[in-house]
Amino acid sequence: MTTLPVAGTAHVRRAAAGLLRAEKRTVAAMVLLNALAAVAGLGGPWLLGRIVDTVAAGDASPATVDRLAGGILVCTVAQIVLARTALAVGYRFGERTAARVRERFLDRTLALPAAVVERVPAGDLATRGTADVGTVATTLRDAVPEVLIAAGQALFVLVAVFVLDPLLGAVAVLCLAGIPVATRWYLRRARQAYLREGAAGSALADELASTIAGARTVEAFGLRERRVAVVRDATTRARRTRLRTLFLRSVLFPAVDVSYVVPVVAVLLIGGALYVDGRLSLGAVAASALYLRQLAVPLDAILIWLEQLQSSGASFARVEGLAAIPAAVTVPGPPPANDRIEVRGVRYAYDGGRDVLRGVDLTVRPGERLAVVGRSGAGKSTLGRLLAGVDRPRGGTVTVGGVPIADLPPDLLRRQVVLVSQEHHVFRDAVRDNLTLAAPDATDEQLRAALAVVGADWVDELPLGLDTPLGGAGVALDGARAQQLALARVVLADPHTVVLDEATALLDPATARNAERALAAVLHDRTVIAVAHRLQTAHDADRVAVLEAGRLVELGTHDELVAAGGAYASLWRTWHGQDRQATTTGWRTTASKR
Ligand SMILES: Nc1ncnc2c1ncn2[C@@H]1O[C@H](COP(=O)(O)OP(=O)(O)OP(=O)(O)O)[C@@H](O)[C@H]1O
Repeated sequence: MTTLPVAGTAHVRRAAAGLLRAEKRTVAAMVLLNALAAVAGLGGPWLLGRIVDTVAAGDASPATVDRLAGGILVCTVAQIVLARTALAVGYRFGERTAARVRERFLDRTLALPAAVVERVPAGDLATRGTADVGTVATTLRDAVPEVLIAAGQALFVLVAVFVLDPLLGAVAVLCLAGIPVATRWYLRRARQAYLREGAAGSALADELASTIAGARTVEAFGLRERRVAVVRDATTRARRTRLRTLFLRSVLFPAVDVSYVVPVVAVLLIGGALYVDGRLSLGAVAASALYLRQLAVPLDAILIWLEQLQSSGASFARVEGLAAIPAAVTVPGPPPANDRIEVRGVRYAYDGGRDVLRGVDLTVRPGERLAVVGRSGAGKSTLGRLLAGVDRPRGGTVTVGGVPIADLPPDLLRRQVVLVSQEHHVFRDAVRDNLTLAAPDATDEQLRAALAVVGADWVDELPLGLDTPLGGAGVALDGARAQQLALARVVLADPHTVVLDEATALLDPATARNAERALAAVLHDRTVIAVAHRLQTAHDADRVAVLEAGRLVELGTHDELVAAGGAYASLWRTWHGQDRQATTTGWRTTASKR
């Protein structure tokens, strides 16, 4: 199974800068309001210092003290109002940017090639789209504005101490050195630790999802203990990674708490000595100490959010990881010239492994019934997916009317070839929406006609007819009905070629007979390529293609191949002995060529 990539630090930085650039004006307003709030915040301690100096000098009148105290009040109110406004602007920035991240993730997910979506762990993609996007959104909404504001305040406070007395400023900065040391230690370890925590969380979600999805199989094969052990291991790994990030935080926070107090003590001691020497006023010492006490508030805010920034940096790297996967590109070009499908020198390998198709050449004649047979693992389904444009060959070409099938845009592709397999997905949506996927402009009459072709009269009996919601809280469909919907979609898409791969394999025999009747109606007047698991299908076909270990070894009619006494004749003899009673194939009765 393929794993989804995680974006590197440089990519994450670029993506974050891009998000800020997209909201240039809001960010500028946030920085300006924030700077004004910080300047207003500096007024309080400075005015308090003035009161101390005035009182110490012995020339303080009550009116002077009142005026200075009033100034403190004005500064405080101004600071609160400006900071709140900056925060409100910041939240707006955060919400808009979070929406942008969500939309981009959704776009990228929808643009992923089907082959990638099928092969990546479902839990990983789901966790990135929910927990990771959620973490990034929370950070953008809360952390980014608050960290920007706190950083601005901290900077202004330090500058203010320097202005009061450069020596005290230097002492304060020196004493704060413990914070970057502790923070660096933390940051060096945090990214990896949070990435591991995220990956372990995804793995746990994946194990739980696959256990729930396979609950019947687990029950039938008595796999309960084994699944419990697998989930327990995944939980243990998730807990270990969580404990590691907790440990990192439990070192960082106490170290930083101590570092806040040291500059205040140092400034009081040194400032006191300078005052005694007559080189500094008492008010300047008091204001410096107050500023440094104030510093704890923004620094604390930064550190509290640092954890959030770290974990969301890791989440953002996982969200942005999708950018590294090339999107399913469709190249605009001329439409196919005709319905002829040509396979030339096709090679295919899963996830960089060995080739499972090794130079296949085949021409599908319009209107024919072609069966693809071979032993298990010969590459039949793989060839079927390439013929339907679901996967792209590693080498060689699969074309329809001269155009590579995998390059066709989805709306054009579904009018050429459609793959019908045993998986029939019903979307949590109305019946109508489930059908118009295949033909967005279809009228209700066309939808009803398509349903009639596949014998799905039950739709008329649903409470809201075509508007009835399906799945989730709506009406649940059994396998047979889900398949009828899928076949009605094929009728609506109206492709000239249908690739069948085990289309009725999961249905019980009685249902399968009905389904094959519906299938026969759908296949009428179309080219059919059937991945044949029962040789009766091959017997009824116009031609049979025999695959062996990824190569096309025989091609001809059933009679020709049986007479040739090769690979197909041997398969036929084996099957003839075992499974001769196998039933209809769905295309015998109604098939007619174009
Ligand atoms: N998603 C996948 N990832 C990796 N290998 C795969 C995948 N699907 C198929 N294969 C391998 O590719 C080879 C061809 O598989 P394919 O399903 O095309 O054969 P098949 O002839 O249809 O077999 P069967 O009749 O058992 O379905 C096999 O060796 C199979 O193990």
